[in-house]
Amino acid sequence: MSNLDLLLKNISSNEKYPINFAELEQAAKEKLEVGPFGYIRSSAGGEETLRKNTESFAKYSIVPRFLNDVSSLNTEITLFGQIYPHPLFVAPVGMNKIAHEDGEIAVAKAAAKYNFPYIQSTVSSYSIEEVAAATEGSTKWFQLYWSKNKEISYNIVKRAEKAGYKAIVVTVDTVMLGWREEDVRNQFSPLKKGIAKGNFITDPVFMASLPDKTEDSIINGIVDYLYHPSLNWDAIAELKEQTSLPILIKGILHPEDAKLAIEKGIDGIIVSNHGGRQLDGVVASIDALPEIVEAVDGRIPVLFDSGIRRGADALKALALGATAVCIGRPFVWGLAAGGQAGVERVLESFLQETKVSISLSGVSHVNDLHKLKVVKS
Ligand SMILES: Cc1cc2nc3c(=O)[nH]c(=O)nc-3n(C[C@H](O)[C@H](O)[C@H](O)COP(=O)(O)O)c2cc1C
Ligand SMILES: O=C(O)C(=O)c1ccccc1
Repeated sequence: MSNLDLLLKNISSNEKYPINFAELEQAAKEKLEVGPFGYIRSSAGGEETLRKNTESFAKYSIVPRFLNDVSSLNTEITLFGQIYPHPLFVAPVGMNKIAHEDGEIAVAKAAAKYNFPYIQSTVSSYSIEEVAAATEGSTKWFQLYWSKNKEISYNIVKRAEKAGYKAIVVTVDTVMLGWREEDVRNQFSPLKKGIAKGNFITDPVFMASLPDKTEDSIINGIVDYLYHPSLNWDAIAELKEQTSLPILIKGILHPEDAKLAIEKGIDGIIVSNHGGRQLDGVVASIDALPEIVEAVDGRIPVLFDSGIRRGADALKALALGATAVCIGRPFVWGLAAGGQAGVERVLESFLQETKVSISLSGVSHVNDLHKLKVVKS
């Protein structure tokens, strides 16, 4: 559907539905209980970083060019030798059943429909194999929480590879859970409720590691799996031995860590502060991006998340040098508000707004976006 079709479709529709992020969040709030809603909305500590993530976008302004003939737009990017139709991804978000019973299946199907590569979380409610079976042929990556229980991690990676996932994203900012006051206030832990177990109860290595097969043992096993404060660069070298898939590190905020990642042979990075959910008070993701792009200097792809709320934000991140951006909370609100159809609506709007924004900036190929002038105030 063209941009014009989308605008006219929306305008002629009698249906009322949430349009922007605030409206989506409100619609989700009306559907969800306070625990799940608070879990998804909130972040760590005093939520300083959560606020900064979105507010900081306003500091960057695009300076467009005109009279460039933008009648055709090419949004294709090439990553690890494969063509992706546009630079928008679905970020890894765990435990989607707290938002909607259809969970990751609904999200992955919506992602497939709009050609958003889907990054599935280790702590998903549905397993790798269930998601793969529901979305045959679509591009999927797997987000790994690496563990001190290495044999389990190795096996999960093997399963993702076998199921056709195209890259492994290792999240490094969550070796323990952030300090999340909203969840204490609501006495809510999806982990304790067993909502993260999709990939664990289906894993023979994990199940064999438990003292027995009770629900309590499974949940304790998952908590134990995730707690990994000793994680260090050696693990990355080991992981490289275990898979032939490209490996990305998610959670990079320091340019020196970006350089180290390249030295260690990592294939890509995701600049992210986990949506402010891990260490509060860290730099806004968009403020970390320019220096990292400079340090990386085109050697590996630099993906971006944390604070993307609309297509115009995606344009800014791409103009500041991101290769692609990942959508997080907006799709979760779409899922809560309307299941698969709700996610589809969010992704469709994101894609169309991003395309309109690129064209109106005077650029015809997404690869030229980094040449756009951006001023900071
Ligand atoms: C409810 C929720 C669960 C998340 N679970 C994971 C996860 O399992 N693995 C991961 O790497 N990141 C996880 N994230 C972080 C996202 O991948 C992404 O970094 C973050 O949502 C970006 O911030 P934004 O949504 O505010 O834009 C989660 C985020 C949310 C909101
Ligand atoms: O909530 C999160 O942000 C998250 O990433 C996570 C990771 C492990 C267990 C539970 C949640």
